[in-house]
Amino acid sequence: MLDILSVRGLTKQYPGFTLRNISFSLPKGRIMGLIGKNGAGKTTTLKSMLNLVRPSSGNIEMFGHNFFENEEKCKQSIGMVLGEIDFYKHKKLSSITAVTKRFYRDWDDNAYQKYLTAFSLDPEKRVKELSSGMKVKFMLALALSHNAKLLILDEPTSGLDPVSRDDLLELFRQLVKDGERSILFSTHITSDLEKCADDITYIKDGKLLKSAEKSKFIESFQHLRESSEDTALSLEEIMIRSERSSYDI
Ligand SMILES: Nc1ncnc2c1ncn2[C@@H]1O[C@H](COP(=O)(O)OP(=O)(O)OP(=O)(O)O)[C@@H](O)[C@H]1O
Repeated sequence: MLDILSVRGLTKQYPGFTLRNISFSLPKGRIMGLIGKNGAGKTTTLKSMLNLVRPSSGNIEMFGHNFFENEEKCKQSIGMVLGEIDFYKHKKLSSITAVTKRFYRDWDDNAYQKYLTAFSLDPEKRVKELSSGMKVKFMLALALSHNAKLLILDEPTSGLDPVSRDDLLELFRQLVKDGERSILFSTHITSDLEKCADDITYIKDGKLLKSAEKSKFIESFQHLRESSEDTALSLEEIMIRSERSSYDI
């Protein structure tokens, strides 16, 4: 299977925190969930692999190209949702779209209109009039309207109600169905992963704990089960027990 993204030895040093030697690959047509507790380094991983913060070292291959040497070209094929759009809060959605679409050669107005309708977004509204879930949907509509082959999303479901979250996860599955796109998204919500991830990458204290296909990932943590337990540990239990073990004395 062809990798759409390959991260090798990604390291980022902040005063007081180091993201160390992160490596994983995301094949075409798959959804990868990036998990880890608060402060583990998920956002730092996403931002430094996109050079939004400068990594200390590491190599990123995207669509078969060295990302850092072909950044502008690669970014044409990436849709990213990293954080909120609060600094434009007095602007109408239509004005943000007008600026955004100029950046992309493959902007598709029909697709954009389709997502606005599907997400019930009114382009005449201003950012400050949107709920946090609506902001995520607007960012996604922008990200999806330029034929992106790789979506990189930082906690896209965290502000959403259970119904909108489920709709969004269903949309993610549809987006990868033709095998041409891949999605990498960070989340705290393990049920998101149960529903929609093919692969899971787990970061703990700035280090890679495991990156694998979901069933292999789950299997590899079953040693955390007590001898009296006869059902497999869920992803939530795996996270809780992996983090708890750091308090072992
Ligand atoms: N600009 C920065 N300068 C210094 N330290 C930073 C900076 N950005 C993040 N950090 C530190 O890097 C560490 C990892 O933060 P990061 O935002 O990557 O975690 P996360 O896994 O995304 O957490 P959360 O789930 O809470 O969003 C934290 O200790 C944070 O304080």
